[in-house]
Amino acid sequence: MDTPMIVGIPVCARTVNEMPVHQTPARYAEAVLGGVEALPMLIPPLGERMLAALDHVDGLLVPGSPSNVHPSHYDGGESETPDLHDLDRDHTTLPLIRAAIARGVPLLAICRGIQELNVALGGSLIQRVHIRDGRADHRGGPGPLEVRYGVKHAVSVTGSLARILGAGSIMVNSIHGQAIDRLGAGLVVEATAPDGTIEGVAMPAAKNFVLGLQWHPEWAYAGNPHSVAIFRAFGDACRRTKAQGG
Ligand SMILES: N[C@@H](CCC(=O)NCCCC(=O)O)C(=O)O
Repeated sequence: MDTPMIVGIPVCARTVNEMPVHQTPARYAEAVLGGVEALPMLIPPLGERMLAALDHVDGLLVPGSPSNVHPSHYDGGESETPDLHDLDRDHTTLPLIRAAIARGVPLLAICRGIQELNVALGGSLIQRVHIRDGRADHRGGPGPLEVRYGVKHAVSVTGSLARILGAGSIMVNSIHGQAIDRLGAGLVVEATAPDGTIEGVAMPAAKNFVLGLQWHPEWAYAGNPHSVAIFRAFGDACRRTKAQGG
């Protein structure tokens, strides 16, 4: 019997009722199982020792999080969101992303994930998009989950992402306060919001699939043909990688 394809998902370190926990929203693993058609493997935020997980996965999905990459990782000065950091996750995901790209492990990076991808490659972040002149407020706002994760604005799309989506513009949700500022080495912009905020990046010279998205395709993915196409394209890259022996 064939062994199943496995996609690693690095998760967050939180403290809940004084107890340290490792967690991520359930819908990332659900999208890996249903949309990528791979077994999800959660990777705890325990630092560089987690690089060994790459020996056991056919792809890596870096999920979103309310926490922000610490600006010390990109010469960003003082943190403008000092209560919202997760250094354990930073110290795990940044080396994991660099190693995945170097080894040709397919990579899909969502929301905090695209920001980590950019920082891992030497890029920087805008710490509060909503206070920058000319930029919109990209935070989800109040209300029930369906409203917060509901469609908010268009993105114009080019390159490999336009080919995956079969469209030059799509509507997306938006739940982030930070965004890419200086682009990391080797990344190209493939999706942009009307206010100029970078919403999607790819890495054309990478050995394998590298895609970062500032929005959340995993939210109710099965009912959105564009999200289905994104997970299928990532899954196809993982399948090819597995067939070639990693
Ligand atoms: N904290 C960063 C990244 C935003 C992000 O990943 N949001 C997702 C929230 C949790 C989830 O639903 O996965 C920022 O504010 O830019």
